Amino acid sequence: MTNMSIELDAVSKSFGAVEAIRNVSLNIGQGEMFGLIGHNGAGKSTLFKLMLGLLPASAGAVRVGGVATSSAQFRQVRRRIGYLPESFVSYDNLSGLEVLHLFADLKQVARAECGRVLRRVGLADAATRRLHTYSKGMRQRLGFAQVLLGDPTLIFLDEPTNGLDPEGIAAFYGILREAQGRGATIVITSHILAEIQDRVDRLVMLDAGKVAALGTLAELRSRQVLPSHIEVLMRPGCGAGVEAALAHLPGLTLKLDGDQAGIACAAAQKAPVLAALATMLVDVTIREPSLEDLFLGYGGHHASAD
Ligand SMILES: Nc1ncnc2c1ncn2[C@@H]1O[C@H](COP(=O)(O)OP(=O)(O)OP(=O)(O)O)[C@@H](O)[C@H]1O
Repeated sequence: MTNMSIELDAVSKSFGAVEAIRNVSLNIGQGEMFGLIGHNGAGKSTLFKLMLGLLPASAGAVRVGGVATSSAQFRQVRRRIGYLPESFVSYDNLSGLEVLHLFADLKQVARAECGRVLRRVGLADAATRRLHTYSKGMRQRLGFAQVLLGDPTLIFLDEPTNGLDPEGIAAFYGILREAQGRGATIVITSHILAEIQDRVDRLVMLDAGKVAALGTLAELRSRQVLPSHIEVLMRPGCGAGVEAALAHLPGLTLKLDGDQAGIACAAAQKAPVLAALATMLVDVTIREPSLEDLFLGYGGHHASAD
């Protein structure tokens, strides 16, 4: 497969006085599943459009597959890109299959491929139904179907799981993993941080057009000292002894509710906490800092990117 890495080199983009993207440099490797998160107006869509060559950069360079998005040759690269915009708008009076035929023609892909792709996204039975009878989730699946036409080697998805039910979301990521398995590079934004945190290889957090953090989830976790949360259920009557049992461990936050306790502590304190409570324990749940916790820690303003 042709190399479809993405390189952004000191890229800025202004709209008049608004600096939507400020001096962003990052590389997305061939075959990577890469997440893009940030609050409203952080610059996610603008960055997408710069990478797709739909907007020219005000400064810096964007290269996809080694080709500058500003160059005439980029038209060739664009043929290998699948893109799902945030709102996939189509023609209500056409059937799903007819809509896909239009996209196949635009992409110069054989119409015969449309049936296979519709089956892949679970719309085979609704292929000949007009779009106005489709649910929100079905429209989203159709949008995803047009992305898959022509087996793109670079896939951009802006909030792709909007309107999908849990089964649909799982099926969607299954298809993405297949695409990744054949070497496709995937860039994805999501409002639902919990959904992407275990699925992307690396991610960037944008804040006011700048890179606030970049790396794997484990790297982002290691750069911030955020507490682990331990929820414990004690044997009946043992709740009263928790505080004394933990008194020798500094820096803990303890919340007691009868025989249940919530303890926030540094990662290194987890084992000593559990050892101290071992004889009283019935059940334990440990929650590590989530992407949402990290997002807030890195300056994100919302619990999600909405
Ligand atoms: N065509 C445009 N003209 C003027 N300003 C724009 C334009 N497009 C984006 N902006 C501004 O650039 C900034 C970044 O916008 P962008 O749409 O990239 O953010 P976003 O992270 O995608 O936000 P959201 O989560 O709301 O979709 C915002 O301040 C926005 O108002």
